[in-house]
Amino acid sequence: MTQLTQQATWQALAQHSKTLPHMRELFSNDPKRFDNMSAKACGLLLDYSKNRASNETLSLLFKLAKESQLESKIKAMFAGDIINNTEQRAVLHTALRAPAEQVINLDGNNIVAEVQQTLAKMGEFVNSVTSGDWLGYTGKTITDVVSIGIGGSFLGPKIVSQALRPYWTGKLNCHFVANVDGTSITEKLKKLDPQTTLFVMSSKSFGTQETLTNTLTAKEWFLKQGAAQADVAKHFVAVSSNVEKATEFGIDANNIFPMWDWVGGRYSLWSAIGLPIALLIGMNNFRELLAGAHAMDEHFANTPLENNMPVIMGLFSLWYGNFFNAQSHVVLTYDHYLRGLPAYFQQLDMESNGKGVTLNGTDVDYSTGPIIWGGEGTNGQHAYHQLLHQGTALVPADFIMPLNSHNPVGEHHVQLASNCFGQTQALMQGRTYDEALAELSHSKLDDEQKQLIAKHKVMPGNKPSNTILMDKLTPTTLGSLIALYEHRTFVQGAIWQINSFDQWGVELGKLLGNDVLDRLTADKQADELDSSSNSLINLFRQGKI
Ligand SMILES: O=P(O)(O)OC[C@H]1O[C@H](O)[C@H](O)[C@@H](O)[C@@H]1O
Repeated sequence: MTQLTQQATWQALAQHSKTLPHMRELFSNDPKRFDNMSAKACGLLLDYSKNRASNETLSLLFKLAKESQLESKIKAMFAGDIINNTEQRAVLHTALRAPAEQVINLDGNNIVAEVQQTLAKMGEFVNSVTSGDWLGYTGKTITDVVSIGIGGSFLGPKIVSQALRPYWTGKLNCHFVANVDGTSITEKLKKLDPQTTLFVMSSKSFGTQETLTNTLTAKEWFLKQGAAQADVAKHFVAVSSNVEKATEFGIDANNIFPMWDWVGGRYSLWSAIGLPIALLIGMNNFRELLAGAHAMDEHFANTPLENNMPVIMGLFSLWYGNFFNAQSHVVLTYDHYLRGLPAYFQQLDMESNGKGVTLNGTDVDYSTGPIIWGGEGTNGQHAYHQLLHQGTALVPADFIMPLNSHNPVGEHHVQLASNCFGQTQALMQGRTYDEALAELSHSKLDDEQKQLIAKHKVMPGNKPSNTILMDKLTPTTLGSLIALYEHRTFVQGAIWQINSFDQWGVELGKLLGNDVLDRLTADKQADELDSSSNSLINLFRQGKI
């Protein structure tokens, strides 16, 4: 057993998990349960009362967090300690949204000053493009931006741009290309005019196959349409921590926006990787997004664990994963603009906490990061919610909804809200056999049939959920919401004693992919691997099955 599972508090939690009454009972025993189990910070309200938890549960979970030195681990992250031990890096995405006057020294440099310089450069660029000062090679203003990147250099900018659609200035359109599948870029380019299109190539490492290939294809397309090599500088900019490689690739040095190795890919939307967002919503709104995230940083760093929203959410997720065998967690956004968030949180959490050894290399003997999935309400209610209500797997859920819609048409929003709240209620209370039978009392079925149908209509309930509300979806509330999930991820990783900031599994995919590429292009033998891989490679070379 690892030290964690040997701890008395861990074992007390395991014991305690078997003794909790149904949530129905917890609610009827405490009419103030909502007041006692909800928190407000940074424009967000977290209702965590619909969780399998009594006061004793909470105090054991907070005890576990304290014994895991969570408070000092939080301080270490904010201070820039090398907490990413396998890559020997600090983890300072929080510095990207720190106020200009703050000082965070790393290797003798105040990195906040560097961040502010880059934000200023972004601001100038955004103004120049949206004001029409920045012209394409034939003197036309830019109308379309194509953002090329993958992983953290794609999903953050895409999901945040989608979420903040009501804040677009209307000066530009943006298109996102990530996949190396040629269809993705071909379909995008079909609709674009090279004279009015700007490409933003985002790659922290400037070494990612998909992004390099897509950028080369974009450049070839641009040159084939009549532009000259000298025109590339007016249509291609890059965001990268590898300025040298970006310059070698042919990007004008003035058009390179820096980022840093102390920012993990999945935590990078706050850096110049967020340039496509800033181009769409303007720099003031982008700064509001940063301010929202910073407010959550302050809350996370300075609030006692008992009222700390990321801590509470992180502990509950761990509670279900480690003590109730929950293997997945669903994020349900009741807002069309937020429909991409589940995918974003999936990347954030699964790339961070999908780990099997502790910081010192010991195999874990407990579950770590769950499978994160989800979608947009109410759509999911007509599909996978069935499993949430009556399936055998326990799936804790987060419901996220703004109280006011950007599109208050007719009865839509009140209906949306009724569904959101109705689902959390149904999951919590379920339906007993007697209730189901009573509902059938007026039907024409005979008693035997009624009993059979009633059995199928039973819902055990006691299914946990959090509800997160905000007044309205704004750049600020969105910033706080995303930072809330970033820190929730941190909390779990800290207690599990894993490194949430490396991604060796993803790196393996890159390596193997390159080896197979050599074999597919016939530079290497295709008979040295396992029989399945050899055959697949040979079939691809033949081009038919
Ligand atoms: O920004 P890049 O260096 O091109 O990396 C793009 C992505 O590559 C890998 O998949 C990493 O695991 C991601 O975290 C990263 O965001």
